[in-house]
Order: sequence, then C-alpha cells, then structure tokens
Amino acid sequence: MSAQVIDGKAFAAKVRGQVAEGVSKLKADHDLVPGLAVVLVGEDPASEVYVRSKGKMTVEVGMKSVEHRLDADTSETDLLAVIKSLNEDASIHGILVQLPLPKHLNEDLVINSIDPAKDVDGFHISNVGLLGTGQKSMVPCTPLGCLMMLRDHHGSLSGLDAVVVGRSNIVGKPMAQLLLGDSCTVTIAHSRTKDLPDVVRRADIVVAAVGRPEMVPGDWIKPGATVIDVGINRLDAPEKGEGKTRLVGDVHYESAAAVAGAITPVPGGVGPMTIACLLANTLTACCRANGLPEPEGLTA
Ligand SMILES: Nc1nc2c(c(=O)[nH]1)N[C@@H](CN(C=O)c1ccc(C(=O)N[C@@H](CCC(=O)O)C(=O)O)cc1)CN2
Ligand SMILES: [Mg+2]
Repeated sequence: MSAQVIDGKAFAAKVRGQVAEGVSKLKADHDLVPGLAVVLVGEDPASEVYVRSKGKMTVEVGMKSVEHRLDADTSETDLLAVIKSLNEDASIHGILVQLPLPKHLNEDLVINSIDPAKDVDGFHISNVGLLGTGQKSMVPCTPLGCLMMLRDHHGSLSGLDAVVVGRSNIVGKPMAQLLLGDSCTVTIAHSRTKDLPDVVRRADIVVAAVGRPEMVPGDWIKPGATVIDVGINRLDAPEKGEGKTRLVGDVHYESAAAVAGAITPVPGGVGPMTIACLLANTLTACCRANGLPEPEGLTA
C-alpha cells in the first residue's frame, strides 16, 4: 500500500481563499477590515521567517497587518505595554506574540495579558478553558489546521481511535480536545508512555507532535491509518552540500507512507495550515467582535 499524500500547501491556499472571500464580504457589507498584529521579540531566524510570512499573507487576504519588532532585551514591562495598546486598539482584532520568547520573559504572563477575544493563537488560559469545556473559544492554529485536514479526508471522525503523540500546550493537548469534540476515542501518548509502539498501532488517526526527528516508524502504524505529522525538525544534510540542512517530521516518512492510508508530508503538510488558520481565526475574531455570524468551515 502507498498512502494518499495530504497536500497541506494546496489545502492552506484554499483556506486562505475562503478567508479572502470572507474579508471582502465584511468590507462590502459592513465596511469592516480585520486587523492582525504580530509581536516579535528578538531575532530568532526561524521566527523572523514565520513573522514575515504572516504579514505577507495577512495583506494578501485583504486584512490590515501590523508588526511590532522589539529588541531581544526588551523588558516585560515594555512588552506588556505594547500588548495593552493593541488590546485597546479597535482596528486590531487579532494579536499574537511569536514564540519562543527570549528566556528572561515569562511566556505565560505575556500570553495571558492578551485580550482573550483577540487571542488568535488560542493560547490564553481562558481560551484553553473554554476549549476544554466544549465552549466557543479561539482554537490554536496548528491543531485547528490538523482538524480541518482530518475532517476533509474522513468526513466524520466519530468513533475513530486517535492517538496524539506529544502533550504540549500548543499542539498535543488542544489537538486531543478537538478530536474528542469530534467524538474520537482519544489517547494522549508521549515519550514516557509504556508500550508506545503498541499504543500507536491501535490508532486509526495518529497525530505526531513530539519534536523528535523521525521518531515514529512505519511499523508502529496500523495499515490504512491516517498520519498527521506536526514535527518540523531541521537536520544537517552534508550529502546536499556543506552547511546544507533538510527538514524532517516526527514520523519516518518513507516507512510510514508504505503502510498508512493517508499521510501529511514535511514540509508541505501541517506547517502551511498554521498560518492559514491564523488568518481564519482573525476573521472569526473580527466577526465575533462585531456581533456578526462566524465564517462557515473555518472554525472548530
Ligand atoms: N505565537 C506562535 N508561535 C509559534 C507558532 C504559533 O502557531 N504561534 N507556531 C510555530 C511557528 N509557526 C508559526 O508561528 C510556523 C511554523 C511552520 C510553518 C510552515 O509553514 N512550515 C513549513 C516549512 C518551513 C521551513 O522551510 O522552515 C512546512 O512545514 O511546510 C509555518 C508557521 C512556533 N511558534
Ligand atoms: Mg521564558
């Protein structure tokens, strides 16, 4: 068997198209323009790339984009002041602080200072609680993207066995909540799980989000299962030339693709969906802030 490849790049382009349609309808019908503010502290090279990409795509879908770039040694007080001003700015409907933050800043404190209604990353403790209790919330972008791809592939997820490998606050835990919300039987596994290969082998859906390169091999996958690989690991690739690197996921792609029914590649799988869902969340936040119906198919 060779798995169907789930093309996240194409899927993300489709989602951005739907967002652009929603934005143009908001403008035409209500004279509203959603605004997204991205705050970057420091000069982490990967974060620079993601933030640039977020700004470009925000403009492409017709939204207002604002960027705040702060020095690596910015104090917590100064960062909180920037967030306060964005909380109070009526032209801004979504705020995100790019992670990771420099070590001297308290990530929880910073995230929890964002107005939960503008927390388009869905990381604020209020949104975490709302999601966990099945209430309307802002949903973290990467798990939302995974859910959209799974719904698209399977139709209904009801009754399927899902194993999420990884228990991070940003991916593993919210992913498990979303799958539970779609009536999957959910197991959260992690690096300390006993008999991890056997646990993964039970799954109709495997979401790998542990941050360990190629940790999940093909012989852990049930034949025909759907494999969603959230990992983005950059490895040295001297075979491609001096100083070259290559990206791999948390799944060993070749061996898993030989047994799975469907699989997301790295790159070009989950990654592009993260930014598409950020734009979807910003549109949703703008609609909610103005008491308008939410865009269909772009929320959990
Ligand atoms: N505040 C946030 N910080 C971070 C988040 C987040 O959702 N909110 N997620 C990641 C970084 N991230 C967006 O911020 C992100 C990561 C990866 C991709 C992506 O498209 N990846 C490509 C490969 C890109 C490459 O070549 O390096 C892919 O997988 O195809 C987009 C966004 C951490 N921080
Ligand atoms: Mg810190």
